[in-house]
Amino acid sequence: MISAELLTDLFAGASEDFVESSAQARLQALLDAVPVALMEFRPHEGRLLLRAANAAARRMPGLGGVRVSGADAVDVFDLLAGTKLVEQLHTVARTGVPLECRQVAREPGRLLVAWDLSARRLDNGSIVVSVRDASEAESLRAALAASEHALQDVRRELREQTDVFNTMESLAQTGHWRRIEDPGETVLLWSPGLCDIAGVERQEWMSPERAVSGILAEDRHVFETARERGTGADVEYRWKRPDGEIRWMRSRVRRLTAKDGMRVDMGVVQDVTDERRAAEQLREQLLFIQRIASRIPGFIYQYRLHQDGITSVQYISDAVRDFMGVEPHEVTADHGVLSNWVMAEDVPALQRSALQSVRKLVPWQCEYRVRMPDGSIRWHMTNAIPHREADGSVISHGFTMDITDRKRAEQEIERLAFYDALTGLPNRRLLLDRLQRSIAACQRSKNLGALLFIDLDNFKDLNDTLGHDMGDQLLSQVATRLVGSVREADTVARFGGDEFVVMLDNLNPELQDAAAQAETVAEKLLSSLNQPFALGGQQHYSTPSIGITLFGDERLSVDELLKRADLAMYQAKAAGRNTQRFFDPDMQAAVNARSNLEADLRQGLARNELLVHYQPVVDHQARLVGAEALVRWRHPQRGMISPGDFIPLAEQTGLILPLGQTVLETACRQLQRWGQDAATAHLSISVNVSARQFRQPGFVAEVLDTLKAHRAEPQRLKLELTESLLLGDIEDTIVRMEQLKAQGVGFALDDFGTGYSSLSYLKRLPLDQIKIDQSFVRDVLSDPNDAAIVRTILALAKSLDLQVVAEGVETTGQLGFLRLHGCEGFQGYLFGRPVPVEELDAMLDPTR
Ligand SMILES: Nc1nc2c(ncn2[C@@H]2O[C@@H]3COP(=O)(O)O[C@H]4[C@@H](O)[C@H](n5cnc6c(=O)[nH]c(N)nc65)O[C@@H]4COP(=O)(O)O[C@H]3[C@H]2O)c(=O)[nH]1
Repeated sequence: MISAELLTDLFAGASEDFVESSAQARLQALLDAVPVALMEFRPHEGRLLLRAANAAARRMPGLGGVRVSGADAVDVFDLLAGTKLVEQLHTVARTGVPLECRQVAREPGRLLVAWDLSARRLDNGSIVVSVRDASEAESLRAALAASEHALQDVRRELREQTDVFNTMESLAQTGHWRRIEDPGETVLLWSPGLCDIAGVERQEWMSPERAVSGILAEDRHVFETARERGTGADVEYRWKRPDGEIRWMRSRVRRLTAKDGMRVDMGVVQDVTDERRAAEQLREQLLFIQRIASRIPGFIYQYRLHQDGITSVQYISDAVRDFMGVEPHEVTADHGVLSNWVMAEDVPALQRSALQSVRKLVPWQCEYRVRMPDGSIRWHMTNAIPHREADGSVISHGFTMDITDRKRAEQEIERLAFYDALTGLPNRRLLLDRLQRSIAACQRSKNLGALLFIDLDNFKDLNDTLGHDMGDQLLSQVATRLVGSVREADTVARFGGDEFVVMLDNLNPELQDAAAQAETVAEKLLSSLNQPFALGGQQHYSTPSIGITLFGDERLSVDELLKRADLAMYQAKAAGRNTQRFFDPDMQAAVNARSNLEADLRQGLARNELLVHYQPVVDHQARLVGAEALVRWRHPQRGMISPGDFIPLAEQTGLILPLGQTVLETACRQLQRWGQDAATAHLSISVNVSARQFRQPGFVAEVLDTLKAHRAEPQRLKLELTESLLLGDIEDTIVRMEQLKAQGVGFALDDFGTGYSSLSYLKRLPLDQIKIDQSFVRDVLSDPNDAAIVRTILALAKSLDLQVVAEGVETTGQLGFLRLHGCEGFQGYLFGRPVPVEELDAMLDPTR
């Protein structure tokens, strides 16, 4: 390597004027052989002018104007125009202080030149500048600088990430450690997070002894075992911080063994003190709840309605075992087991109210009965408050307690408050309450009700003569009889002293009918109380006076009603006691009339005032085939009374039984007579039989006996039944009909089409005939509906193979229509009204 000084000296020689030209040429050759660019500049009038340059300088790229002798240094170094190089060269020329520097010229993305440049002043005042190409070294340097830079970036990023990691660790109250065991050396590294949770100053290197010094002695084996196993399983141990505080740590350790025998243990540690405290608190709270729950008189539970609509009991306290005889785990597995013990009739309300509470998020309260394993019945009351959870399900927390004692007390209070102690009947207060409700119910249903005020006649005398004990006995027996004389739905109350009130509900909406119903009950009560009472071994007679008023037709207060019934009762007393009176005079008159009619009918029956008229029944050729027996009452004062005016009363009073029997006997007698004559032997008689008559025990035998007694042919007797019979016990009806049918008695279904015609029954009844009701026949020509009904009945009868008799045929037009549609039996004014038998016989044989 040629030093800068040597080069300068060479130049100094070459530039000496005294150097001979051959030597100069040799020198030039020598300089040209030097691989370093050399140039000599001479200061001249403030400029540096090129005096000489060797071959390397001329070849050197980037040295502009170096081939031009006398070129200005500014032009030679034009690539470095932006630098202070030329200025520095002037300084060298001026001061003689040598210059060593690197000059670099770049353009964006490209290195133009990189030179190691030196300059020295010669004795003659010139300066020699040597330039060496340093582009390779410069590229290397730049690459080095760039990689250095990149490294710094990586380091910074790493530092930042480490900071982030450390912050995270410390936020999560976690830390980690690594223990590297090289044969002969053990290194233990702790993360800042670990130092923080351990309560020690942050330090990376930790002595293995100190690392475990904080673990409580009794827990240390836990940690050591985990480290030795290195499986990553969770372990927990206590750590005592330098300040004395004890913290719970949860740790996992994993052991890695490298090939070269190096062993690395890595562990993560988490401070779980808060978590454990929370769990501990939860445990304590649960224990607290359990302790409380075991002491309260009931059981608590948590009930959830899941989003899919399924319900489950998630918690139920142990007390459920004592309260319902089921184990808590049985309930949480299937809460249906609870319902098994609830009384069946209380289950629907219980389930309905529970669901309603969780669906509508309203507090739940429900009382229900439970059948205990020993068979006893207990009352429970449950309360729960529901609230919606974040997941949409609804949770209900509730409490159930036994309220049997409370219920009993309530019942006892109610009994004392609302019932009479002596008779056990509702007292005045309860009666007023029920009456109030009944009035409201009547307004809605339009039915009527009745209030019967009953006062025992001469009770005071009994009390005074026989003593209060006897009086009490009588009152108790009266109460029993009253209760036994009315329906269960009716109320019998003791109003005070010897006064009782009977309240009847749901009577007929028609005033007259309701009055008749009330009167019937009053009569029943009278006759029941008229029976002798047994008091202290003695027979005692007591009579009541009954005042009646109806309610529901007008808005009257409870007080007003009671006043009316009371007034009516005084009227009954005034009328001689042991009787009943209505408050309303019209009603009383109607009831009286009815009673009179009943008495008259009873007498009329005894005096044979009841007659039977016969209405002809003809066939399609108007030939007489029989007659319907229709009862008439020839009243001594009122003249002939039609059955519509007394048959309903006869049915209500039971007089229909002797009446029906009279008609039957008359009809059988007539049949027997007709049977004697060939001209009339074919005639049959239809007899109306009411439902009550048909149902009475012994009816079948009675009919057969009557037929037999009068030697009448059963085949000539036809019993007319109404559709109301189908409302009762249909099986019993069929049996009775079949028994009679077996003896030849025929059956007709009367008023067909007006009642509860049921085709299925129609098929089952052993009928021979149906009678089309006169209401259809009447308008058969003017009302298309009636015409359609008649046609349908005829078609139906045909398909069931039943004879048909059309009732109420008055015109030939009606007859024509009926015949056209296949009717073959007729009855009505067109053929004859109901008449005494003599008139009918005369019709048969005008000669008679
Ligand atoms: N407008 C009009 N009416 C006609 C015509 N043809 C007959 N009638 C009347 O229609 C009724 C037919 O009797 P019912 O439907 O069994 O209806 C009977 C029957 O249900 C009942 N009844 C009559 N007698 C007895 C009886 O002895 N026992 C029972 N249980 N009920 C009877 O009383 C009801 C009424 O009997 P009556 O007043 O005799 O009325 C009879 C009869 O006189 C007519 O062309 N035009």
